[in-house]
Amino acid sequence: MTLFVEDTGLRGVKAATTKISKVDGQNGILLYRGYRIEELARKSTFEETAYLLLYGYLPNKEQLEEFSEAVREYRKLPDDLGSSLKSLSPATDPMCVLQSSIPALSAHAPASGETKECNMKKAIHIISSMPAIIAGWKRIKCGEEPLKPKEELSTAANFLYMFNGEVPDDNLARFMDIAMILHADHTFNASTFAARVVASTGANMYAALSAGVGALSGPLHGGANAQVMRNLIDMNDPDKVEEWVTKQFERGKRVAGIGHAVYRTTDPRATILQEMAYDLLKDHPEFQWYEMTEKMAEVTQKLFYEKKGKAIYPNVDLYSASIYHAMGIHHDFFPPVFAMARAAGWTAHVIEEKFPDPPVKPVLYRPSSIYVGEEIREYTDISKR
Ligand SMILES: CC(=O)SCCNC(=O)CCNC(=O)[C@H](O)C(C)(C)COP(=O)(O)OP(=O)(O)OC[C@H]1O[C@@H](n2cnc3c(N)ncnc32)[C@H](O)[C@@H]1OP(=O)(O)O
Ligand SMILES: O=C([O-])CC(=O)C(=O)O
Repeated sequence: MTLFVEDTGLRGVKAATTKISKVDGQNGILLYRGYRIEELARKSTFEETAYLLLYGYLPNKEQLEEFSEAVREYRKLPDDLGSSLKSLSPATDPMCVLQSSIPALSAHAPASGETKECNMKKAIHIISSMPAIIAGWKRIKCGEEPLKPKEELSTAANFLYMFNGEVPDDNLARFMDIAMILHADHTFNASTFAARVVASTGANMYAALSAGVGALSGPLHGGANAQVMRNLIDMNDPDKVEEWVTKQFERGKRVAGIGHAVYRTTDPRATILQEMAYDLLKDHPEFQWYEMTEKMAEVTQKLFYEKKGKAIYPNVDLYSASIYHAMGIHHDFFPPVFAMARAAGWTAHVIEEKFPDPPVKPVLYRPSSIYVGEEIREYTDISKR
């Protein structure tokens, strides 16, 4: 059978240029605006990283303070959105809630135009509001009132506070902050591409971000972190991991948290998250989740090599699962937590799509298809079918 570009999920097709991030899949290198992810994880904060992605350079002290102040402005769940969330069934999937809430946020947009400046304001509005929607929905679905944000807390610490109802200690807050830096951008992944396609039609930032959330929700993309936790809970015993993974392979199923469309070596974010997961869980009563994660990766790599004669590696979604679980976050909320960090990258990409530098004529994404369906057929009246 001939393999068309369409059959390979556009792997290797260069869709557009970007200055925002770079993935070197052969060598396991990830750069945001030229800065190594390892260095940003060690030295930066989510707010600073979001600024870097949006503006292209690291802010000075005043610029960072001004940006952080702007991000603090929209941390409260708007009353009308809170009321509409209260009308939903508590069973509604948090990613569906998030996806549908973003267009509703546009009613509170801080700017109405389509200039770059207006889009920057909308970007900050969305980055700031998403944690409030996620935490608000978590509390509403549990029959509780959404909490008001705390001024003095960082985005990461404030999210954990609004989600769990307790101010996290500095250690936990920093873990969440680093996780958010690591998830903030990753070039033309499926969700960012979806957001850019929507932006390329001239649609607004809220429409593009909603598409990004929808694309991220799938288990092959950002939904994999929740699937990792579901799998660990399903095994529930380090001694059952080998048998469980073997069965997955026998059934031809993929093991969530492993494999990547671009990396042909370790995902650098997985290396950082692996260390974080160990540090967070080593003295935790639920250390078993870390142990099982390690075993699951080891057995998957072994079986994959036996079957295909090549290596496969953990991705960003593998170790984040036990980290978020240890933070008191239910796995249904793992993909939204990923999304609230990725909002920084999505908004930066939407702005880049709308305002390329140097300016070029706007281009609508519109690939061709290879039609393999029926050619012209005679229409048969319904009474004769
Ligand atoms: C934030 C993120 O989006 S990171 C990715 C999150 N997703 C997951 O963790 C889900 C599990 N992983 C996967 O499904 C895949 O690795 C993907 C979708 C991420 C990338 O898939 P691909 O681009 O197809 O990877 P690749 O070309 O390397 O796959 C080659 C082969 O490996 C197999 N494979 C890939 N990942 C896995 C896995 N996790 N478990 C078992 N087999 C796998 C594929 O089935 C394919 O087999 P085939 O040749 O017999 O059809
Ligand atoms: O780049 C990809 O295909 C998926 C990924 O790792 C991400 O979006 O973080």
